[in-house]
Amino acid sequence: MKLSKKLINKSQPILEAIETHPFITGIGHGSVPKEALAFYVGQDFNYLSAFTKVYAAAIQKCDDWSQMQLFADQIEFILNGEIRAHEVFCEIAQINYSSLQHAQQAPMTYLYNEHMYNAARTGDLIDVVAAMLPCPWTYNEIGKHLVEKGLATDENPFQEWIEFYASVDSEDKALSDRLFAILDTEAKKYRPEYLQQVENRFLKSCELELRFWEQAMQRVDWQFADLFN
Ligand SMILES: Cc1ncc(CO)c(N)n1
Repeated sequence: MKLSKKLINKSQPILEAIETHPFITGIGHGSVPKEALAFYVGQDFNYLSAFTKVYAAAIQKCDDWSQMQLFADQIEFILNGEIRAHEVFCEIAQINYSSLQHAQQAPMTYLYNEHMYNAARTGDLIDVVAAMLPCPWTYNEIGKHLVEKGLATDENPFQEWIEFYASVDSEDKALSDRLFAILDTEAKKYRPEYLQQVENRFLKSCELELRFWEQAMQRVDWQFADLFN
């Protein structure tokens, strides 16, 4: 079985937990607490900054220009496109975006960022891609799932957000499909024991995606966060 298929199969229970998480069902039904949206945007700004740097690390591990182009396009997309998804949340919550761009990194954000940096520091291209892929993949799945359920209606204030992630990938070939294809190509170079570690990196990132939604919903922070600033 291809590595990509194995990863998709194994992660199904996590994906289901994400799709049924109150933050996501709230997006589907057009209501998420304002405080949860604000907490999410502050943390996600921090996360996407780390994510961009990890793409830069991935470029250092590429050996052909088409792979480099893919990662370079993604950096461009995060810096200039994905910001719109944050703006939608800010508009709904009626909060000022710039006020959230210096949020202190909460525990799960720290864990997720460090998990990605670890893959970049200690692994090969395959490790980095495995740790990063759940980010675009789960959001695209969330978007498609909410569209399929008929929840991206004109009445839903999150319509633009849902459609953004449902269609973000589909211009030619889905980004996540291209990243899964890189995993399958790279996987040929490795022994099964090594691929086990790659699998773990991917599955942990899937769980961290789930925990990231939960962190925002509950606004989980360091207990002594006020001492750290
Ligand atoms: C935590 C997280 N995962 C995935 C995405 C989608 O890019 C995002 N913006 N934030």
